[in-house]
Amino acid sequence: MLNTTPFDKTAAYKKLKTHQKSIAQKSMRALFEEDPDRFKKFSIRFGDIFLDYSKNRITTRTRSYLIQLAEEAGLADAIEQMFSGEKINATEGRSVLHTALRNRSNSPVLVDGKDVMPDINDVLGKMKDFSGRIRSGAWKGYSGKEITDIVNIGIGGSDLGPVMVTEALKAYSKAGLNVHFVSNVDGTHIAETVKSLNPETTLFMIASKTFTTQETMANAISARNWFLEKAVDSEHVKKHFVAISTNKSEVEKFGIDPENMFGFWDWVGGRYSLWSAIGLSIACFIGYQNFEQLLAGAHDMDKHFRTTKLDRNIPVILALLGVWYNNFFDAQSHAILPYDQYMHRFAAYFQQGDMESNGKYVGRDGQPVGYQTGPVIWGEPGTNGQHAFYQLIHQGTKLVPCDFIAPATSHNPLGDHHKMLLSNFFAQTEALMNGKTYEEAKAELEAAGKNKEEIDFLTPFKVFQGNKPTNSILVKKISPKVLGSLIAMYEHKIFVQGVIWNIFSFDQWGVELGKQLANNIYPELQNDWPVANHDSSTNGLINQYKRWR
Ligand SMILES: O=P(O)(O)OC[C@H]1O[C@H](O)[C@H](O)[C@@H](O)[C@@H]1O
Repeated sequence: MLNTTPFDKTAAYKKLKTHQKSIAQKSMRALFEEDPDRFKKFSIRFGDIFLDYSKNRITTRTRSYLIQLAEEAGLADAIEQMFSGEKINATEGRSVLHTALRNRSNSPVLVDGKDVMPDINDVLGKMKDFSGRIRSGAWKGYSGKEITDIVNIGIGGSDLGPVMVTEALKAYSKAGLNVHFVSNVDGTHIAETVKSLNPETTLFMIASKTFTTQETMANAISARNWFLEKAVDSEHVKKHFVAISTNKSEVEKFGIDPENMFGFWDWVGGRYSLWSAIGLSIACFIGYQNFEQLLAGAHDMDKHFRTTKLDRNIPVILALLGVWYNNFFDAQSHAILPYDQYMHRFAAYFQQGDMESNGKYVGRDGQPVGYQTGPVIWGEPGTNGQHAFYQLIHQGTKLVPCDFIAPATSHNPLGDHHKMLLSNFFAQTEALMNGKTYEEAKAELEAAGKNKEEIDFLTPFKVFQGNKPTNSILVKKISPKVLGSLIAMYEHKIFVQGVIWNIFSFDQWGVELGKQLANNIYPELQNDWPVANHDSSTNGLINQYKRWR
């Protein structure tokens, strides 16, 4: 999967560099005026998902050069390598097969010559059975009561996916069964979570791929202590603790019954693991059938991604647009703005998904890349963002490409709320594209009866340059299936960008150094002696902490 030509040395890159100069002078307003078919040319319908990418600073020529870029990067081969289980996570020597977890066709997927589908289906069967028993009340706690509260203890990929999905699909949840998530090693997180819970009706899911993550293990021990304060007998642990992990021996060491362990495999990346047993809290919360729909939606997107021509391929188009702004317009960030309150953790989820995947400066050849890689991902749900940071998107000095996501129908059709919400969704991308000229701003002030002095002073502040690129992703409804497709869409977008930038998207060495140093410092905090072995800043801070604690 190695690129032969570095990204910035490809023929397409050179073409795009020159082409960008002509596009930079063009306004999207003019592009829309020139071409009545623009919307048609730059939009794709995929089932209940509609992508409009016409409000971008592109022409059909831009698109064809970008596609050439993907071709020169060997994208078609790279896609096949991923789906067929080649060890594309080279620095960890692993396949990357979150697509197999949702392979509803059940066609064999081989890792080291062995089909992984039977194991996947076994675990899914176990999840179905377990979630069914929790939801029906057949699974009883130590005192014979039904489970009312699930606490998932995990961090990073073992937390963010389940948090995001259970929030996004809350409308599908069962009354009387709550989910909670504890991730931070800050004792406040677990303490505040268990405060209102009853150990007799609480089930803990200890979710950790490695089962060695400091935060998760510390929280799991505190959870067990809290539980045993009331339950007393450690025999009761097996009715209230399950483990989700790839590491059986550590799970056993912790004292969780192997019967209560849900496995997954090293070819599932943490940030791609919600489709695996890590999704157990999701299956319990929304029901196994809905969990299956989530998988089905992702599988549909997988098929689209694998088989559709690049110029009609949604993840590819989104990835190429991202590359266009990141590498040719110097955009530093990318905003994900869902106009759906249930989706309020979606951007946070893809902060890990994207930034842990593509926040890398070393190319696959081991050399520093000579260009920008992954953007800073951020965002909040509309309309909250509008009243907070949209000022900068509209009138700031930074270019922020945005994805606007909205459902056509709401799970809570209350009065006119949804029409108001969607009028904002439509208006914002229109405003960002069109802007407001000096003449328009001036005419408005005149119409408002301002005097000449006021008009001369105020007009410049009321001008919107426009030409701000956005994608609009309109979906029929945020259903499990649509959400599954949307998540897979972004996963594949990230993959495509990694291929183009020639980096390894599936490792995360950048999180290790901080962990290593924290492990060195932790024992130093066990006594009151001043430390002197770090730089003066770190010494000073540690010693100040010791004086204050
Ligand atoms: O699931 P775990 O093994 O506990 O890992 C949890 C998380 O921690 C690591 O440091 C990585 O940054 C994440 O990719 C991972 O999801």
